Amino acid sequence: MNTHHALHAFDNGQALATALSASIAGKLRDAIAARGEALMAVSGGSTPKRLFEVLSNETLDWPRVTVTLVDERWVPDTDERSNARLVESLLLQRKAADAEFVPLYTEAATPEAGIGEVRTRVAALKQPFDVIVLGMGPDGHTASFFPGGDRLSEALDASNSVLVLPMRAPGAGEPRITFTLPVLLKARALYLHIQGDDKRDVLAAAEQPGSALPIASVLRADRPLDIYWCP
Ligand SMILES: O=C1O[C@H](COP(=O)(O)O)[C@@H](O)[C@H](O)[C@H]1O
Repeated sequence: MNTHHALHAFDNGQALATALSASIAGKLRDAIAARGEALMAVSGGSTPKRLFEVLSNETLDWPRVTVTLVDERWVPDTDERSNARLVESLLLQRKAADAEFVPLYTEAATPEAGIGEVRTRVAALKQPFDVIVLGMGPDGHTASFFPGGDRLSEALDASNSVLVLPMRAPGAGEPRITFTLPVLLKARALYLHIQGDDKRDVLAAAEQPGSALPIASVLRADRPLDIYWCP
């Protein structure tokens, strides 16, 4: 394992969510104390559900927190596949109801058509992110860096100054929009949240030298990464 990484292993999802939520809340409080505001990007999919519920009950100055997504499926938030829908229904509730949310979806027909508006939105965010929480799919994708993605090399290019890109891939389900790797790697605090023995095995494969799995680009980076895992 990369010496910059810390692996936090838990017996179950509730214990993981409690610990990860406390760590994230601490980083958000630190950001508010230092700069008067905090900026966080979270992942979608199925893994963060319990985390979002716990995090939404953390006591902090939520109106000073801006939340966006690491990546989005190009569907409206009425669609069950929408990552925004997940965040709105589970995270932006309870104590976190007054956090500001910046969605990555527009009503344009495709992410390629909507990318201009999304770029304007995300350029207005005061970066770097204070907190980024990544997930990982069983195919080794993180954010919307999918194996075989049409703009994967652009998204992973360390010298790319573009903040967000459209992405299409055979395994992606629908067209996507994603923050690029350089943005993720500049975050003040970067977490990887995964659950299941299968994903631990994918992670181990990605840690092998020369791995082409997209998550390997994050693992190889010369920066701290906190990995939260449970069976
Ligand atoms: O499609 C996506 O999948 C990944 C992983 O999701 P999970 O359901 O396996 O937890 C997620 O990190 C990403 O944000 C999402 O768009």
